[in-house]
This record gives sequence, structure tokens and C-alpha cells, in this order.
Amino acid sequence: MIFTVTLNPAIDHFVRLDRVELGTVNRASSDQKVAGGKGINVSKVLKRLGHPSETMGFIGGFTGRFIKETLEQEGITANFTEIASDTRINIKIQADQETEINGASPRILEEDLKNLITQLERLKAGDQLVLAGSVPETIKDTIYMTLTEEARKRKADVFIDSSGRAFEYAIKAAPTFIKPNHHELAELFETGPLTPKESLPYVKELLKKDIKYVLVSFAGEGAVLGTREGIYFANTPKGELKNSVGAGDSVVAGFLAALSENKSTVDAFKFSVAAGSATAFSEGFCQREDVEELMKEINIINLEEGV
Ligand SMILES: Nc1ncnc2c1ncn2[C@@H]1O[C@H](COP(=O)(O)OP(=O)(O)OP(=O)(O)O)[C@@H](O)[C@H]1O
Ligand SMILES: O=P(O)(O)OC[C@@]1(O)O[C@H](CO)[C@@H](O)[C@@H]1O
Repeated sequence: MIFTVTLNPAIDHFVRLDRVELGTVNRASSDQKVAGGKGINVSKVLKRLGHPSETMGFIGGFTGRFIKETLEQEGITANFTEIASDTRINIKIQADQETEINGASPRILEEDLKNLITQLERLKAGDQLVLAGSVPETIKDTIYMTLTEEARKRKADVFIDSSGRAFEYAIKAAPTFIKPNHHELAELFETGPLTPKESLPYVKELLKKDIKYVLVSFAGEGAVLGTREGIYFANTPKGELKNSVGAGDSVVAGFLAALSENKSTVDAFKFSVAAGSATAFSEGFCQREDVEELMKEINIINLEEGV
């Protein structure tokens, strides 16, 4: 079973207008509110790709209720710990440029955390745990490391999409899969901007830490997958960028879906990049037919033998 953890979910409030003028009243031509947060998005994309999963994490207040209800309406199992404060609202402005304002995180208590850790006692060999998104300010940066250790004790695989200190700590617990974008990889190694080729020494460094799959995304400039068998480059298909919210989450969901279908590593890589691009080219998240169509435009190059 696949379990996704979103420590800091959100209602994503998409606001569409031609352009934003700061310092004046702007009016939206349309808007939409959806359950969001990286782990939740992974579950939503998995569902579209034909794979069930269960969502965990913290929700609270009227915003939290909205998230639980809409997920259940979509047929996704919601197994959140209920907290006292309201879940945040993240504003996604889709105008001539995309601008995001992510809300402040609610307060999480020690007992809420204990509850989540207890839930992880259900994990067993063959399960996959996805840890994705920001860590609320009241939780220690070591949380993803702790949760990874809990899952590893039970022989479950761990997939991480995070950034900053929480990501840095999580790597120490040797998760199965990580998906930094190129900015996050550069931040981790304190380097300047990196091209796919320039990322190779850093990908190798991460593989040496016993991480099985290191997938670095470069938005529309391709992606690199490091494994012990080889390091590969995938081009990204060409198309009109409509929405980048959830594109990275679709890459994670695509990889998980492909592994569950026993695809080869190279095909899983292709499928995951196609899922990311199919979302980037859609108003919402990708559909499986579009992912399969885009796979035909992706070529994988073996950059180097593994480490
Ligand atoms: N301009 C683009 N053209 C084609 N595909 C794109 C484009 N931008 C993003 N993608 C797709 O989305 C994936 C993830 O993009 P990116 O590297 O920006 O990751 P991210 O920062 O985690 O994403 P997000 O914007 O969702 O946070 C890419 O690997 C690619 O498949
Ligand atoms: O603030 P975080 O947790 O880093 O990111 C949260 C978020 O921006 O990520 C998702 C897209 O990846 C959105 O659904 C959500 O609003």
C-alpha cells in the first residue's frame, strides 16, 4: 500500500486573471478551491494513474474539514490527525505570470506528532511511504529523518520530496527515493545554479549515501535519474506551460505508479517525467492517456555507469 504524509496541507485557492497590478483592487475572472499540499497531490495523481493510496498528516478547522470531505468525494482514503488550529490557505495566482502565496502553518502539538508516529506502526515490508512538502514551524527539522527511520525499521520504502534543513536531515536516514528540483539540489550542496551535466557529481554523492533513486528535475530542461546501475538524462516534452502547481508531485506519483506496475527503471523515469509534463500542460493534474502519449516524446540517455 502507498501512504502519503502531508504535514502541512492547504486549501489551494487558484485565482485567474489577466494580470495583477500591485497597490490596486484586482478582480478574478475565475477561481477554484481544491485540497492541496504535496503528499495529497501525490495521492490525487496516483488515483488518476489507477493506484490507490491513503493520505495522512494534520488537518484542522473548517479548512481541514474541506480537505477531508473533498478527498473522500474523490475516493481517496483520508486518515489525518485532527489538530486544533485551521489548516492554511495557499493562494495560487495564475495571471501573465504564476505567483504563489503559501499561508502560515498551523500549530502542531507534541501529542499530534505522537499520533502520526503511532499510525506508522501499520507499515510493513512492501509498503511505500511518501513524505512531501514543508514542515510546519512548530515541528523539528528532524521530523522526516525520524519518520524515515520509523518506516525503514518496518522495511517500508520511503519517497521524499522536501527542501531545506528537513530534507538535509532526511537524507541521513537513507530514504529510497528523493526528488529535489535543481534549485533544491544546489541549495543542498551550497553551489550556484546547476545544469543537468553539472549535477552529476552531486547525484553520485547522494547515491553513496545509500539512496536508491535520486531524481533531479530541471523544469522544462529535462531531468536526471541516478541509480546504482546508471545515471540517466530525460528530455522534457515540448508544450504550452499552463500550470506548474503539482508538476513536481506528478513526477513522484508517476515514479511510484510505474514501480508498482513493475516497469523497468528507465521506463519508470520516462513515465514520471511524462506525468510531470502532462500536469504542466494541463489546467489541473495529468490524465493517464496524456502521460502515455507524452512518453513517446521522451528519450533517455545513459550519461554514466552507476557508482
Ligand atoms: N516548461 C515545462 N515543459 C515541460 N515540462 C515541464 C515544464 N515545467 C515543468 N515540467 C514538468 O514538471 C516536472 C517538475 O518540474 P520542476 O523541475 O519545476 O519541479 P518542482 O519545482 O518540484 O515542481 P513544482 O513547480 O510542482 O514545485 C518536470 O520534471 C517536467 O516533467
Ligand atoms: O508550502 P509547501 O508545503 O512547500 O508547498 C505547498 C504547495 O505549494 O505545494 C503543492 C504543489 O506542489 C501545492 O498543492 C501546495 O499549495
